[in-house]
Amino acid sequence: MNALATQAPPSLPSAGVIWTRTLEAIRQEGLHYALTWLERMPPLEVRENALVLGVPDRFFRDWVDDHYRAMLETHLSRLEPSLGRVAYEVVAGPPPSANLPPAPTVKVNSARPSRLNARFTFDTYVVADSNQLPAAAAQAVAHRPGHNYNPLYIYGGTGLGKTHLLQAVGNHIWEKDPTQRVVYLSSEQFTNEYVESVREHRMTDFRRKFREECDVLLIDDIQFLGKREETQKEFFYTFETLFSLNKAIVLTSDMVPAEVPGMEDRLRSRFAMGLMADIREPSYETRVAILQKKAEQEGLNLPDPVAHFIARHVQKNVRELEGALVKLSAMHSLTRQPVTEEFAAQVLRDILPAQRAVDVEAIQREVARFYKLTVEALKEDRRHKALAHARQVAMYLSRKLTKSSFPEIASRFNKDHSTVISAVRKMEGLRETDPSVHRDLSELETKLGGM
Ligand SMILES: Nc1ncnc2c1ncn2[C@@H]1O[C@H](COP(=O)(O)OP(=O)(O)OP(=O)(O)O)[C@@H](O)[C@H]1O
Repeated sequence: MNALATQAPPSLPSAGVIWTRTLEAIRQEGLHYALTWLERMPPLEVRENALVLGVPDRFFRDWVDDHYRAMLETHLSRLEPSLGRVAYEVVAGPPPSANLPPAPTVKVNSARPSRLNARFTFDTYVVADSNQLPAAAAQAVAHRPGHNYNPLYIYGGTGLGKTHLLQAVGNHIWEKDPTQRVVYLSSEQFTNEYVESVREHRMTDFRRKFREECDVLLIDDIQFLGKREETQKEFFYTFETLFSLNKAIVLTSDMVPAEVPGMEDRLRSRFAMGLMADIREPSYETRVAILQKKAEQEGLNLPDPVAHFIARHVQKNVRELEGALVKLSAMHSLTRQPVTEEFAAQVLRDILPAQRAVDVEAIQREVARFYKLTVEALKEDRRHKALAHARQVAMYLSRKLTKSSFPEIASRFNKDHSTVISAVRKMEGLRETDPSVHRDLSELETKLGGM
């Protein structure tokens, strides 16, 4: 390598030395394809905080600048913190070798990138309190890949929508610009491809696929990389290369990086470098909203009370909610029976959690706790407004959740049965018209585990 003119400040090594070290670092990462371009640029000088490199023409300069500037500048500033930039000068010299690989033509991928499911889009994703941050961050990445939140690390429990969001990023980017090379796979698939490439001596192809022919890397379930030392090493260099080229990286996992067993520290710290966002379990309201949106997509008319019924009973994750809805929809189209709470209870009995037997005493205890009263106060003859409301709630729930008759319930509250009948009617009305009453009743029903 020829240093044509080198005027580094005294504290800096010469342009030639700096360039040789930079190329060496790139070589160690296995980026041989990049080197075939970079090695044709002589180091000219160090000017201010830039290393000036010679290029044969403007086309060459633009190609290198587009593809390798970010990576070069990362390496440079790592080797010489005072040097953060590269600059170019067109110099007369031997024409680039005939062996120089042609600038790859950018292919338009008319087919959706492999493994991406067209169903997983932002349009079909319900955003709510439990997933607001990851959803907003994923949208930001999809709009400006590589510039916003890089890497984005989405974590959370099973069936909560991590894969959906990850694929929505890929689908959005590809739909907007099919020249973008989106690579989506799980960390297990990454491991398998790596192992196969090593076995079949195809590492150059492997590296080209993940480092050079990839604009957006989406890896699902990154936690499985934890126990794969060799694959982790390869992934680290893949990550470094893409990151330095400002390529977008989005990862999902069921735990935070610090908790992934066997994950190297350098990877953990890189995962935490961008934005980490968790998806939590959906709240009651979110479960209802998801059910309603999914029913709409399925063309199923889902009455509100049935959506609330399912949301009360299926609490763990969205996958189970979806399973319940699919089953309900299938049975409805087979039997043509109206979709009511009773129909849902019957169709879903094997997937709903076993019902606890609820009796009037249990309801009185739960309602008293909910309104911070004593059970005795519920049974007293006082007409204080808050007390009367709590008592009516307890009577309504007793009628709804137990098989007790009006007189039986009345006797447990030391009242007559017409008081219970009017309390039940009043609550039925309020449940329809007053959202706060509706919320309280649903919460109490969930706590009581009743139908
Ligand atoms: N907020 C949401 N809006 C709409 N659908 C959702 C939402 N969250 C999850 N889903 C749906 O729930 C199902 C499970 O989601 P997904 O496969 O993305 O979960 P996951 O978190 O990746 O789970 P795992 O860790 O088990 O792979 C999918 O069909 C997905 O479409």
